[in-house]
Amino acid sequence: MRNLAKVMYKPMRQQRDDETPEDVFYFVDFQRHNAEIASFHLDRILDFRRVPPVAGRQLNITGEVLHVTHNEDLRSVFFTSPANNTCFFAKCLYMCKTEYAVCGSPNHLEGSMSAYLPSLSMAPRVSIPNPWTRSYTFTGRQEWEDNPFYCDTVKQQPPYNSGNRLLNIIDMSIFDFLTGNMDRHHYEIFSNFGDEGFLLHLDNARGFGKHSHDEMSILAPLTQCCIIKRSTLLRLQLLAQSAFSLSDVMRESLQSDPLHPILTEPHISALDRRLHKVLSAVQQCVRRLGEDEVITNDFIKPTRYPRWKFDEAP
Ligand SMILES: Nc1ncnc2c1ncn2[C@@H]1O[C@H](COP(=O)(O)OP(=O)(O)OP(=O)(O)O)[C@@H](O)[C@H]1O
Ligand SMILES: [Mn+2]
Repeated sequence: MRNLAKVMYKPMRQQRDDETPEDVFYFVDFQRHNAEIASFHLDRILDFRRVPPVAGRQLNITGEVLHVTHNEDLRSVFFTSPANNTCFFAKCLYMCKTEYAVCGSPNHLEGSMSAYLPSLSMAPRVSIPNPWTRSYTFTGRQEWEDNPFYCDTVKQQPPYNSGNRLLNIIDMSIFDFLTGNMDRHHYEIFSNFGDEGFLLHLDNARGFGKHSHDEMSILAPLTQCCIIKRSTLLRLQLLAQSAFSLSDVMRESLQSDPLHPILTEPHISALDRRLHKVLSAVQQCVRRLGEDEVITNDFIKPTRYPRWKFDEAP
């Protein structure tokens, strides 16, 4: 880009009304550019604000990428298809052959553009395995899938034994449940704030694959730990009222994207249905353990103080 701004671009690979087929595992599912866009809007509506801004754009991949790049590696992945469309494929570990290329029509291609975070040297981040990660094999299972008391173990381990980290993981699981994203193997935090850094919700492209299915296992951190931030619960309760319904707010918010419509109606209305399932899960916990145990005030004082590296900067 002319002003040296950087974005993460994810090209369109499927139509808005294509559903993920029943036999496809979440880890080989397509990455959906519209899911990246919709997730940004949802994250903001939930008031998490942990997704860097994402907007949809039509790109001329020939004029705006191939013809202007000086990067030989990038040029080398472009080719012209038998139908005379400009296409490119990815250089990576898997799904990278020309069979998986994306093609313009003949040069135009929709995509999501995610504002790039400052470089790792300016704003260092660490990637941390999600305690509720899934197995990335056809047969594997993780401990949390079979052990209903898994959260008791997690709660004893730093950094989940103090501060807000576990509550933030639960926020993230609610966010992922609403979008149907099962692909949350890691999360990232800025390292300058020590254990109190907030979670970044990067990589939301595997959400919004199936509108008629609610994957309850994504909510495991909430249903197994039975705690939630008061602020999150209040926001969810607000969005469950008919005057402020999540689907209406999302529909209106998504209108502002240049590529709208971003989600089909069944995906938008699924959000209301899933929101009610989150609220019922909280209700069940409250019935079992009482409100004081379940609904937690935000900003629990950390037992260890964060390392405020910014204060030390010259
Ligand atoms: N907006 C962003 N700014 C800076 N870095 C980002 C941004 N979005 C993603 N990244 C970084 O790039 C990595 C890859 O992004 P992402 O996971 O969205 O793509 P992917 O195609 O799913 O890649 P992978 O197969 O590695 O998961 C992320 O783990 C993250 O570290
Ligand atoms: Mn990814």
